[in-house]
Amino acid sequence: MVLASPKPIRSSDGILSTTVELPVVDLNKKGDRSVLSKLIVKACEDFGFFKVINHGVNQETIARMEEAAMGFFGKPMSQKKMAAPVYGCKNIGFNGDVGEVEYLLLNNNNATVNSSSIAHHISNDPSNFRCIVSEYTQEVTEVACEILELMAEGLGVPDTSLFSKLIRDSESDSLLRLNHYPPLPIPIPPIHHCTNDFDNSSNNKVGFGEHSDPQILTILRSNDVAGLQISLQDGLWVPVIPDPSAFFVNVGDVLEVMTNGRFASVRHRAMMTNSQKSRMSMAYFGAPPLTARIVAPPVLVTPQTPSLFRPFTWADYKKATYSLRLGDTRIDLFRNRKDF
Ligand SMILES: C=C1C[C@]23C[C@@]1(O)CC[C@H]2[C@@]12CC[C@H](O)[C@@](C)(C(=O)O1)[C@H]2[C@@H]3C(=O)O
Ligand SMILES: O=C(O)CCC(=O)C(=O)O
Ligand SMILES: [Fe+2]
Repeated sequence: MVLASPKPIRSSDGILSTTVELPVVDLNKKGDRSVLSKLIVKACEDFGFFKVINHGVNQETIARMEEAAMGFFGKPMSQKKMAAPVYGCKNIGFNGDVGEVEYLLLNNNNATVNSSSIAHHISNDPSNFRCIVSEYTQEVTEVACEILELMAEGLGVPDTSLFSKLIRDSESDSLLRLNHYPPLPIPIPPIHHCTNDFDNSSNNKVGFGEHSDPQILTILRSNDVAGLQISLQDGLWVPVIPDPSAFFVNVGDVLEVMTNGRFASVRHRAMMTNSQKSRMSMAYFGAPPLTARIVAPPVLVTPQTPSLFRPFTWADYKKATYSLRLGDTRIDLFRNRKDF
């Protein structure tokens, strides 16, 4: 893992971003497992984010999922709207957040896709669509569990399945989100302006605004169109170079709590830049069952590192999440008072 020092860059819209070499984890590397687990722990402490190569998920499974999603997003708007509330366009959540994105938000247990009234608005072949979603989520869940077990090992947590068993649980509240960002119209340069003066800031739109993911772990795969950015602790934005053959993994709020703040739940966003091609991302959010109690294991709570958060259930956290805006730092609601 190579971590270069950040070099701030000011873009045409005045936003500071930076180039940093982000951590890369090779899951297929034969060798000392403890080296791999330490690498993952370091990436989660430094960034809450890393790229996974050789993840083992069949590229055909990924291609089938992408094709099925594109098949849906290619339908006329009047038809897509019939798949609401699983389908959403521009509105994110229920509290006024908007972005240049349309999406399908599917429950892990397939309750929504299984409901035939919605499924036949998603695909002409609902049972095939169900199969594709289930195959993709099963394979990605396995990768997420492997990563969560490596994390537990690297942290010295005695029960190495402490995190993974939450998302393996049949009652897990995990989600699959298929995001489609249509291409931005090519800007027409204003007359009388030389090309160098041309300000393309209006062509940099927010696809999916800044936020952290509330769950345990997110496994994100996108096509080859750029857009994902992560925020460093000092507020600088790092563009993530797309790699369709890889997964991008980010720590969610629940994992920050369960590691007693050792891992950072990374803030990220998707920006739409000049592209003639649309961007597609598929985000798997590994979540616990609603009744699961979210608390750090004793090994991570010591007199030197006292408990930062009070215990709560995933249902409590989800309720708080949905009562707030996308960019709100909901984790603070559960912080022990002395830490403010
Ligand atoms: C504005 C909102 C959308 C969101 C629920 C929330 O009230 C705040 C968190 C949002 C988020 C971000 C990560 C995931 O995409 C998501 C599914 C989640 O669990 O939390 C979304 C929620 C959503 O779109 O429903
Ligand atoms: O599209 C992306 O790359 C990011 C999407 C995202 O952050 C989300 O769906 O929560
Ligand atoms: Fe996200």
